[in-house]
Amino acid sequence: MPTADQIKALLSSHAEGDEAQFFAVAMQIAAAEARVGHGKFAEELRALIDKAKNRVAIEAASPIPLAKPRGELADILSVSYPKTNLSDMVLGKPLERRLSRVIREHKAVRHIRSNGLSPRRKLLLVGKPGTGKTLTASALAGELGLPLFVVRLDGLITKFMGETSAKLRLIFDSLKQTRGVYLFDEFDSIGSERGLANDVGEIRRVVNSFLQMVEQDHSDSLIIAATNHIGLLDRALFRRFDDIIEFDLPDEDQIKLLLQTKLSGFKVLKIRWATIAQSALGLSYADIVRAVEDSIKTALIEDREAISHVDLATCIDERKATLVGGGAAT
Ligand SMILES: Nc1ncnc2c1ncn2[C@@H]1O[C@H](COP(=O)(O)OP(=O)(O)OP(=O)(O)O)[C@@H](O)[C@H]1O
Repeated sequence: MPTADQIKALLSSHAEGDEAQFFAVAMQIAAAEARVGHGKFAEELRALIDKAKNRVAIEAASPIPLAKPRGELADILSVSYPKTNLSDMVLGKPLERRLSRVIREHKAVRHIRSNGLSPRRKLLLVGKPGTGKTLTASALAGELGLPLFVVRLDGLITKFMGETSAKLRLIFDSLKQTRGVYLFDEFDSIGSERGLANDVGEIRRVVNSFLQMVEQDHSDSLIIAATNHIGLLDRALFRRFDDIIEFDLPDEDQIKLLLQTKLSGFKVLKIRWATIAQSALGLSYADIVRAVEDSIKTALIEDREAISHVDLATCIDERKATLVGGGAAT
């Protein structure tokens, strides 16, 4: 018979989701049974362990079933399977730490849940256009191997005026059924009255439904709301999020790293990185990526092998010229 310590070790490894330890203890029990002459019982145990190990191996190896929104959901949810990682992004240390924390909590979801806690799963991302909010949702999905579902709230509201709450319910049902990262982009379109001046009562109902559904949601999916206009959001929405994460325009070091990363596959000629990084201050990540792409195209059009300082500086200046009112150009 297994000892009390073995039973304890078995249960605690199960509670911690430590499969390797669970199987190791189970094998020890089988070996002990064989030693005391219970050969048949030991064989049965080993067969059961092999069967369980196979199941775990199959689950780990199988990709997430391709989830494709159907029917009404297809109009409001789009799905992708991003391969992006956090390391593909240029991030300041504090932001990187916060996002890594979310990933680590989700990777340990079973362990965290078995201790009566819940991982951070409701995030509000706030920042100017082109500062990486959407990319972050992709990176979280990519890191966790989950599908990314993008909810177009502005489309949802204008298209289904009067039935928006029912559509939201469909999304929250999907959230329970299919674990994924659900991005509510342009979230201010439900959190504010902007663009809906004709029907303030309806938007109030939508906000209330969202508040209720988000509060009642205990699924393992990640809910990410992104907005460029935090000032427009209903204050009651803030409390529903586990984390509010701000995205800023890149500083000089981040610009330099972004430029160098984006140009890493190309030949460059005497680029004075610090000078260019300084001149690009005020641009968003998206603006800078576009300026880099423009500079590559310039060199290609002119049939030159290398991208010069002037190519890049000119494209950065052009982007800066499109800045409206001192904000990011995107
Ligand atoms: N931190 C980053 N590191 C590297 N590239 C970035 C970063 N942030 C943004 N980018 C680049 O800018 C593009 C646009 O970023 P993204 O769509 O995530 O911005 P956003 O904040 O969601 O903008 P919007 O509010 O307009 O939707 C990305 O596809 C990527 O090329």
